[in-house]
Amino acid sequence: MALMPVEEALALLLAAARPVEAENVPLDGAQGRVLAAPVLARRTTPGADVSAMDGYAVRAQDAAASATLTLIGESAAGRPFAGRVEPGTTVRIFTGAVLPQGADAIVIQEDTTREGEAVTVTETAAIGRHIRKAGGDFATGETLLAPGHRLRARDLALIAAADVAEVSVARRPRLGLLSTGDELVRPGEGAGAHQVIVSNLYSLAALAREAGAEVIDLGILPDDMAKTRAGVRDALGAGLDVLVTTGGASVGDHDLIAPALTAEGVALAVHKIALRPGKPLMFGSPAKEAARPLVLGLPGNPVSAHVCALIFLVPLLKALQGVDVPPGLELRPARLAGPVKANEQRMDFQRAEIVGDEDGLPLVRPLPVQDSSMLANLARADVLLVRRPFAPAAQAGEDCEIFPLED
Ligand SMILES: Nc1nc2c(c(=O)[nH]1)N[C@H]1C(S)=C(S)[C@@H](COP(=O)(O)OP(=O)(O)OC[C@H]3O[C@@H](n4cnc5c(N)ncnc54)[C@H](O)[C@@H]3O)O[C@H]1N2
Ligand code: MOO
Repeated sequence: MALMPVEEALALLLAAARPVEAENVPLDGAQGRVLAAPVLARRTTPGADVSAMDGYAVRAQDAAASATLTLIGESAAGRPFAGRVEPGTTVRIFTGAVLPQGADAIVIQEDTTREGEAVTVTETAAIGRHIRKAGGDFATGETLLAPGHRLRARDLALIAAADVAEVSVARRPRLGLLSTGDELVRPGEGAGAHQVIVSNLYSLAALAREAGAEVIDLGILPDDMAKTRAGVRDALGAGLDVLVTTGGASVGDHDLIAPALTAEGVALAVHKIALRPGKPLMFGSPAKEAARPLVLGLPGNPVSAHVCALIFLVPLLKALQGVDVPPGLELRPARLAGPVKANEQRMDFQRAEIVGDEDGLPLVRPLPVQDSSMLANLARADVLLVRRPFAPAAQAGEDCEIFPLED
């Protein structure tokens, strides 16, 4: 059976991602949020010409090596000198302090000697030296950051320096996580050998939060059609932007998610794709309202769920917040450290180690076991080695492509 290519599924998903509305947040709650409006500087910085060093403010023409100047005052950060540097005089100055009128250079204190009020210059001054010009960083009204930008630690300093206390950002997408399967129990609850711990909940919630979502744990549904339908119905009515289900996505007798979603009015635009791991992936939206929540059905196998979340959920959450997400997969170049077999129709994302580098490219070796239920080697992997559909066998030293496990 021909399966939908990964990039086609991704394009359908991103096309459905209309951005959420904006809200204002104070700067100390803005980390990781995505700007919904540009940030404009509300002040010019520095606000005046200031010294970049501790030393003496001078008129360069008076301050050749061995000239002696008379000290007439001090300019410290926050406490400017009120007077003027007249010929033959100097003002003690500190880093960040306003340059006094009349001065046009700074001589650093290491290049002077001082006896009382007499300051002798030992290195000739140069006009403009060690002076930060007013507006050298940015000026009032300047656009500092554009909409769609995700705020990093350094952006917060810039915004604060621009005297902006509050920013307009995309509301956090509300994401509900619905786990399914009779076998699932939570960690610490004394799972028997026949049971499985609901590990996906933790990796998916973490990935979603890292991508800016507010995550709601909607619990674990049993493998029962009526209960699955009821759980899905409640989730669809819970005011979510995105509903993520895990498990029950395949074709077994207990795989109820696709029929339950369809019965509850979700139109599945994607169901089964050419991806390993992650073939049973589903994507859809409620047929009636045609809007929210977007529904992403992930396979139950933990590695499949994680890989699908990296490929689909993270870009979807970014797009919902107005980030300009690239239309396709962002693969990076690498080199093979050993031979790999020919691939079949599914794009293959193999857990791999980086074992060195060659010509500036990481040297990558797939881990020997690729079973999509195995989490220990997902934690051990450095990257995912990507094999395109029908890629021929390749040898050590050949170019390859990788997909990051972290941003
Ligand atoms: N005859 C076929 N069988 C299977 C196919 C197929 O095409 N034909 N596809 C296989 C592929 S590929 C995958 S992936 C799995 C996915 O199946 P489901 O999405 O239906 O997942 P489940 O059967 O519910 O669970 C699979 C596995 O994962 C465990 N699980 C489920 N939920 C969680 C969770 N939240 N955290 C941790 N582990 C979870 C579950 O206990 C099972 O062990 O189907 C193949 N079969
Ligand atoms: O595609 Mo499944 O996701 O092989 O494990």
